[in-house]
Amino acid sequence: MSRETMSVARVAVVGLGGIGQKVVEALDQGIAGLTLAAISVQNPDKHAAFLAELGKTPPVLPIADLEAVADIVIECAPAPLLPEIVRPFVTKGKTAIVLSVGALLFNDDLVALAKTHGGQIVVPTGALIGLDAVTAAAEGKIHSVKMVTRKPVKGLAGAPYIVENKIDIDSITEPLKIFEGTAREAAKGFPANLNVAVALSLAGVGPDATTLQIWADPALTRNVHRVEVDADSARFSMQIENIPSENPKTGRITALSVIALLRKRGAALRVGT
Ligand SMILES: NC(=O)C1=CN([C@@H]2O[C@H](COP(=O)(O)OP(=O)(O)OC[C@H]3O[C@@H](n4cnc5c(N)ncnc54)[C@H](O)[C@@H]3O)[C@@H](O)[C@H]2O)C=CC1
Ligand SMILES: O=C([O-])CC(=O)C(=O)O
Repeated sequence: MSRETMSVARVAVVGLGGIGQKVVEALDQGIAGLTLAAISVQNPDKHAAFLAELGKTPPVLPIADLEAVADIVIECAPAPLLPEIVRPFVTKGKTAIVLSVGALLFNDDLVALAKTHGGQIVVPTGALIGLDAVTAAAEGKIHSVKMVTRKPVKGLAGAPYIVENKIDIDSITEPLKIFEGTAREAAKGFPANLNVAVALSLAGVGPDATTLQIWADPALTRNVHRVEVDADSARFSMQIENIPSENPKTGRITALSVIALLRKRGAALRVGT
């Protein structure tokens, strides 16, 4: 089948927050080979004005009804919803694009289900950088992957680790290291703040061997992620300084990463792994 005659894939989006709104707008404006089939939201009234502005308002459906009308689902929702969004799609051999990456670690069955049924779970680079290089290095031997994240206080507020350990970040006046551990531990303690560490770990040496420090820094306005990789093919370090979106926990570039991924799917020239 030529690219021109390729059938159009139907996309469903769950969650209209910082990421979902931008992705829906891009789909509404047009991405080759894709059509926006439906969305799922928690409170339709809250999004009535946004939906009315779209060129073509998609149907708003419960999560459980999306698989019947779509080939691809994009999860841009709170992490606990991940399994109910992804499971129906991968069980039917379809694709789930996942933003709440940390939740994959607590729902091992999903990747197994995708494997059994020919589905696919896709993790975009999201708020991070360089997952192409990390996956390439992982074809050889990676000796270590270390990440240091620095965030403004409001980008970390409310994380379970901070609440459980009664860390008073609101009154800090200088940078404070609030966590040091593995990507798996971070996914548990910071489910809405450290998906990037889990994405990095899945690209490289896994969630138990990827180490992470998290700093709260009252002087920062951006979410800063620095990664150091040492492998038998290369040694590299990379840093991204994300401008927060309307959601202070989420960098603006995250939605753009999803949109770029969607565009690559149907592109005649595809750059990057
Ligand atoms: N992989 C990555 O690089 C990144 C991942 N994330 C993660 O992506 C996810 C989405 O992030 P944001 O858009 O910034 O979050 P957000 O909080 O701005 O938006 C989530 C939306 O989901 C909606 N929602 C809640 N319950 C729902 C339900 N039952 N059905 C449908 N929608 C529901 C909320 O009302 C909200 O509008 C979060 O889990 C976040 O931690 C965020 C940044 C980077
Ligand atoms: O940096 C960001 O924008 C968001 C982030 O760390 C994450 O969700 O993992």
